[in-house]
Amino acid sequence: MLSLDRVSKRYGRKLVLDRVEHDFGPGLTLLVGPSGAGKSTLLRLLATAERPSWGTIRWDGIVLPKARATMRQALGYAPQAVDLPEDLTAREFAMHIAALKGLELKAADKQFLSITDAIGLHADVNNRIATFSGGMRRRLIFAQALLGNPKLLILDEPTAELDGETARRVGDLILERAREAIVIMTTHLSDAFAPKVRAVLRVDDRRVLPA
Ligand SMILES: Nc1ncnc2c1ncn2[C@@H]1O[C@H](COP(=O)(O)OP(=O)(O)OP(=O)(O)O)[C@@H](O)[C@H]1O
Repeated sequence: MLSLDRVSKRYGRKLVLDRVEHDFGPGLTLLVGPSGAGKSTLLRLLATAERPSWGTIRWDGIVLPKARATMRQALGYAPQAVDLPEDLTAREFAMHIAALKGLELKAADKQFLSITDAIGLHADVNNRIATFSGGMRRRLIFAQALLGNPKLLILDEPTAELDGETARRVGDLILERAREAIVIMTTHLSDAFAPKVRAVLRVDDRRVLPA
């Protein structure tokens, strides 16, 4: 369980999130809301990439930052924008992430090939990331997040820049993981996921409430 207790985030003088309360449990939770409302900010807080200005985040009842190491062990995170190592191949990058996560590399490589096969990236895994299009980069960021079957999966617009069929395949993998994991994501395709979700939260005017 991932719990937020009166979590607020401020950048300079701008309050982006104000006293957010929610318990995230297994299943798929969607974050919706207008552009600039704070969805990516909330995901960064949940992924321990940033700290709240006020309030408490708990992972299995233990507060951050004390729980950070355990939580990161359980985490797969696909941020919206990330600087990828252009000179590495996709597969080398994935193995680098797997090593950071402490995964057994042979099994992780096998899993990476299976994921990339499912999302149409298989033919490109041995190519340098520098040669990748926007949609290919997005699928690579998504694939690395799934390595090791994380108990907590945080996805920021995983279906952006993807064609309908590829987005559907990505969606299938997300729903499969959501059978046992806590999956929290933003997507412009929220209608397509809506029938299968645990909760839809609306981020608007600094607050986060059930949609
Ligand atoms: N590092 C930062 N420093 C200053 N302001 C920031 C920072 N990150 C985000 N913001 C501001 O916080 C607000 C929320 O941004 P955020 O990216 O979380 O919104 P969003 O709901 O994800 O938007 P979108 O749907 O367009 O991706 C925006 O006003 C943004 O300018």
